[in-house]
Amino acid sequence: MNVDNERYVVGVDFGTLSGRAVVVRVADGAEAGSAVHEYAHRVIEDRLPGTGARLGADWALQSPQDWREVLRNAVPQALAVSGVSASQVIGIGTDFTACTVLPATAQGLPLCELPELRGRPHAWPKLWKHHSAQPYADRINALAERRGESWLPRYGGRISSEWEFAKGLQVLEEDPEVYGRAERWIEAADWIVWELTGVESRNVCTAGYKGIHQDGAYPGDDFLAELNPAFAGFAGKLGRELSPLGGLAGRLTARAAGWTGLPEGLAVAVGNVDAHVTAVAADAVRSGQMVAIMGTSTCHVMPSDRLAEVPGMCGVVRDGIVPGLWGYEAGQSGVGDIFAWFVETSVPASYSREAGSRGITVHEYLTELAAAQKVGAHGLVALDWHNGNRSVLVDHDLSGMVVGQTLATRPEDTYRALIEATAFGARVIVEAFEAAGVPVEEFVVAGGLLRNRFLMQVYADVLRRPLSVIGSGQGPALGSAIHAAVAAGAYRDVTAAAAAMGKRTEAAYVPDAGRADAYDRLYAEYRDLHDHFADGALLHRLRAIRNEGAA
Ligand SMILES: Nc1ncnc2c1ncn2[C@@H]1O[C@H](COP(=O)(O)OP(=O)(O)O)[C@@H](O)[C@H]1O
Ligand SMILES: O=C(CO)[C@@H](O)[C@@H](O)COP(=O)(O)O
Repeated sequence: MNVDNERYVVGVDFGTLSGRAVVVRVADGAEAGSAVHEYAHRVIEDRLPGTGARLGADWALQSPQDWREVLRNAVPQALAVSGVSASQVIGIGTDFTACTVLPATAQGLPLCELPELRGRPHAWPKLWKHHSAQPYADRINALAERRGESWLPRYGGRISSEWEFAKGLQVLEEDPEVYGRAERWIEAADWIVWELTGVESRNVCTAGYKGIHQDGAYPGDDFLAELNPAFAGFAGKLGRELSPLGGLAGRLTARAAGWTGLPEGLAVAVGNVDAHVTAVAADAVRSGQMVAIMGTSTCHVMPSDRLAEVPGMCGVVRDGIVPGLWGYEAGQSGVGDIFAWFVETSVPASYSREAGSRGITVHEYLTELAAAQKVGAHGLVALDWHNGNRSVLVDHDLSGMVVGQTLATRPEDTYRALIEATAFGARVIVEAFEAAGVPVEEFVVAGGLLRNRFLMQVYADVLRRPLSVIGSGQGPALGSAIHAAVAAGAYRDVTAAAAAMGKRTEAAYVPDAGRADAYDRLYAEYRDLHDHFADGALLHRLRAIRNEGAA
């Protein structure tokens, strides 16, 4: 085919630290070019930009301007690298971390961009891993349980502090003026689409998982008023009309065309979540295909034809991954982040020097040393709760630990134990689904941690099942591009587009029976430790002492 006649779509993935754009051929999903733009403010955790106001413990904010800069930089760069001309592009799609949520005016202006509110922490977007809303989530959960709210089992019995209602209640009670000024409480996933199209839309995915929208409704005003009378009406700040995934949200405005270098009037897909679009990129949209997107954190998403209540799952939402099926989500709040923490805080200079002199990263060096060990030889078992627990305990005030250390314990031992702990955490999730009668037929891995082959093998051994792997290093961005192709009318629906444009290799890693047996023993210890600390009694006390010390 003549390349000039080919049609392309652009997918943009807004991650935790950066945004990536990829230019993708509509016919087969071939990636013609991509570019990354790092956020200037990265994650705002200590002080507000500009004013320097101090943030509290477990705060995590982002800057909307950083997101616009992705549109202005990564999109035109990806286009330039691809050699594709703007006139060949028929659509753009986006995905975001979630629940990353912001207060805005009725025109979509983020409150933190109003000069008089710039210095108010609650006027800024709260990143998914802003965990200081935990007390508010606790209150929502306790009241929902007491009242027997019908939506609670759809979230495995507890909603997360990461979500829209917990973060919204936090704003109301900690800064009522900002709350009052917020005419909209909007996921960044929808806000960016508003920036592109000039039209407000709300996607069914974030509304369902993060916004507690079930069976056509948000939690009622009587429930919200019981939390705080002023919280009644909160749902009025959210969108009532929801748009389906793969739908057309609107057309690219002249302003956004100027930023991106793409044609005005281009089809813009409905917003979506990084994890959920990745299932499409891996062409894993059939019932029982669980996709683990493994990066700083891990999200597990799985379409299924059956509805069940899985304890501790993040949620089950009709049409939440792909129209026509129930979409399940579970997750681990810390995975790569835990390895990064270890590398940054716990490795002697001699290791960094050795890695540096060999031209490899400290992660790679530690992995090489750890991989040479036999299963269990380090004598350790760890709990992967350094960033709390999103499934199955749903408690972000839990914390991590490594048990079994002696004076002989080496950094590679601990690094390996941390990798194994995250694999055990994944096994707890898979077992929870199967025990609830939702079969996991295939385990598909996507995300940055695919680069670590040893880690993948640990997961195959611990899970005692083959791992399929996505055929793209740009899973979310490719998934967004696929949604763009559907929004532009190139495919009948998301499933057809995924079949043509998505990629994965089945059984890329297979378990070794001997290692799997050895891991069963360690997993039993992990379960013991997990269940012992699950009620949070000791870990919550430690957190309270820490918070008092930090105040
Ligand atoms: N060789 C490695 N082995 C294990 N983890 C790694 C390795 N290299 C980087 N990481 C971790 O991978 C994470 C980044 O994953 P990535 O998917 O690129 O990011 P994101 O989740 O933001 O999309 C970081 O948390 C980092 O600690
Ligand atoms: O929670 C979700 C999706 O529901 C993710 O957006 C969140 O964990 C962030 O993922 P990343 O670590 O940026 O891949």
